[in-house]
Amino acid sequence: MKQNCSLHSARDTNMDGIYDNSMEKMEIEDLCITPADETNQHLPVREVPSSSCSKTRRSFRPKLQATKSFPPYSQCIGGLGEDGEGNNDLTSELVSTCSSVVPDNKCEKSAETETKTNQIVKCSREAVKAKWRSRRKEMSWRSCDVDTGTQEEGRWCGKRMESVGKERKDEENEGDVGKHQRDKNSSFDKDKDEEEEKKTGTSSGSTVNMELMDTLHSKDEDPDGTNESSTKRHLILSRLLHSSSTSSSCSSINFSSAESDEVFSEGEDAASKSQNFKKSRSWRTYLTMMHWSLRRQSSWVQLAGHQGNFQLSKGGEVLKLYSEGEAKCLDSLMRDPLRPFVPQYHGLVTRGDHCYIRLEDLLSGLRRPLIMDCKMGVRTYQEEELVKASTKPNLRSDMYQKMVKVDPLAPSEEEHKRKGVTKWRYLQWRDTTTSTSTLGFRIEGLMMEDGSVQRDFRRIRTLAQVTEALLYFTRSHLQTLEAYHSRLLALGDALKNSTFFRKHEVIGSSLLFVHDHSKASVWMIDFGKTTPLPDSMELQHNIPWVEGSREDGYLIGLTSLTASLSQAINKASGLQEDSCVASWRAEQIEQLTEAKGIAILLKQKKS
Ligand SMILES: Nc1ncnc2c1ncn2[C@@H]1O[C@H](COP(=O)(O)OP(=O)(O)OP(=O)(O)O)[C@@H](O)[C@H]1O
Ligand SMILES: O=P(O)(O)O[C@@H]1[C@H](O)[C@H](O)[C@@H](OP(=O)(O)O)[C@H](OP(=O)(O)O)[C@H]1O
Repeated sequence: MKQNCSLHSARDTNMDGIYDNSMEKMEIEDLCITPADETNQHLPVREVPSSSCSKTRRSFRPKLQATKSFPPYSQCIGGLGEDGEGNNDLTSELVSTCSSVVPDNKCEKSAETETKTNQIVKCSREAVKAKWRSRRKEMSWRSCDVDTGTQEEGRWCGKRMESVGKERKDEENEGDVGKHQRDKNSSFDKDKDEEEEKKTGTSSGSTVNMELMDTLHSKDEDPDGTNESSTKRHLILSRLLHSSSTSSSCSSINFSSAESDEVFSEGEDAASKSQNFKKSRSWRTYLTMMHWSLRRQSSWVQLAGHQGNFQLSKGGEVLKLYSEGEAKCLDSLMRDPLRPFVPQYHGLVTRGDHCYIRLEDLLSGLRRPLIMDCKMGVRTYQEEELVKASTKPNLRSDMYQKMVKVDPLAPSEEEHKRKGVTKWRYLQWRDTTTSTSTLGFRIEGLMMEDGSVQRDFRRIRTLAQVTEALLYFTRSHLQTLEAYHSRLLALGDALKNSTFFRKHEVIGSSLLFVHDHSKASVWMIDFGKTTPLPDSMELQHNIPWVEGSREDGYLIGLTSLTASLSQAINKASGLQEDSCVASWRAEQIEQLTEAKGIAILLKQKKS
């Protein structure tokens, strides 16, 4: 044994967290714990009710002004929730309503047509609204009645989304090269994507001028500014999200297609074409290889927490710097009803001079994932910090600096004089200036599908603001929101049955929300400050903390998050309803105008 993993917490050690390609060097010497049951991984969760309108999704794509770039969502999420059947039903129903009201010969008199158009639009809008209302009712009923048995088994929600992913792929294969090559950061496409590229011979790295693509697609998506309300909404959010949005560490790659344009320019003879084709193929292969290797290096992202705490590993695992407390928690959790909500724990490993906890990589298998880290509980400091602060205060100048940077008036006169604050004071200030102490959780950071990361959510204090953030994070996608909601309800049930939860004070732990075009899930992570209670003690987790009670308010946070997701679901379905009506209306007007045109032509022909 190279290092005694249980001797000390190595958390303070600074490490470079850069991905080490030479995995062979890794010394797997201390597999202290048997690997977790693999069969528990990636089980699909029940299908969530579908209620989206594909057209609406295409036309409704909220934009956030403050962030640097957001690729069109249609391919990532817009196709999600495939509700083809339902929507077709709806559309065909409306079209048949329309055709029954509008006889074939009615277009001869334009004034009459206009009146009829208005009538149809009005009556059909009512029909659509009624339909949506009943759907929404059905949905909310269904989300309350979650099949927790299935949920507990399942680790991912939204199996239904996969078929749409397939649909999307078909669309891409039909020749829209641009769509295929949108991945600006190229960080998250994994083997699936690569295989796809190999098959089609198109590197997602080539022909990428993302900014142009973004512009084009954003025009596509909202040609006449019909998304005004959502834009406004997200402008509000962007104001909430302080200006410090930082770009992710993921590399971004821009490849030009110039070489292929040259190769296949007109007027070339077949021989030179074939020669050039060979050249271009080797060039393309080189680019693709480079692209893949870059992508592999940046396929994992650490959204929050201490820098240098993590290392990438192979086989869908991440390595987190060892701490005895966390390892013990994870060990217990593998035998607790909470297991399906925690990354699989595969024991310990020594790498170099350090010991690591081997964890399931929760991003593994996701394409361009969106991630959100919510730190749970009404406080993020342990009671011992408070005791330390009053008995042997250790002033932290780094924390004082962080505090002053945000609010120069926050430190007391004394703290200003000493240019230092205790850790407890700093953490408590963070808790009271964010939603932690009021809502029982705070958003620590989120990453969108283009790799852009936002970490400053200190202005988010109310439930309504959290709801806006959730709508932004999920792009108001109903099925994703519903999947998250169901998962939280299932987590709530598991927590009720968990001995681990009853017997531990859970501080500074996070819920990690991850989704892509086909899957969504929420996971409990970070048990570094989770401590077991004395034998006789149990916590309720849903009452305010008073010194000595050790209550953490974890369930207060879970309740707030669940409520906020419900609000977001209501808003998203309302938006879809309105947007669906609008797009149907536009379509009907277009059809009638076309019919009117044909009638005029016929009339002219006759005369
Ligand atoms: N198993 C995992 N799979 C994928 N990503 C993970 C996993 N565990 C952690 N992460 C990523 O790393 C980030 C930090 O994780 P974690 O909170 O465990 O670290 P930490 O250094 O202990 O944090 P803190 O400083 O808040 O105590 C998370 O926000 C998430 O982005
Ligand atoms: O997010 P911020 O504002 O940067 O503040 C950090 C955050 O609260 C961490 O949770 C905390 O680590 P622990 O959870 O381990 O206490 C860290 O303390 P540290 O500097 O002592 O590590 C703080 O600096």
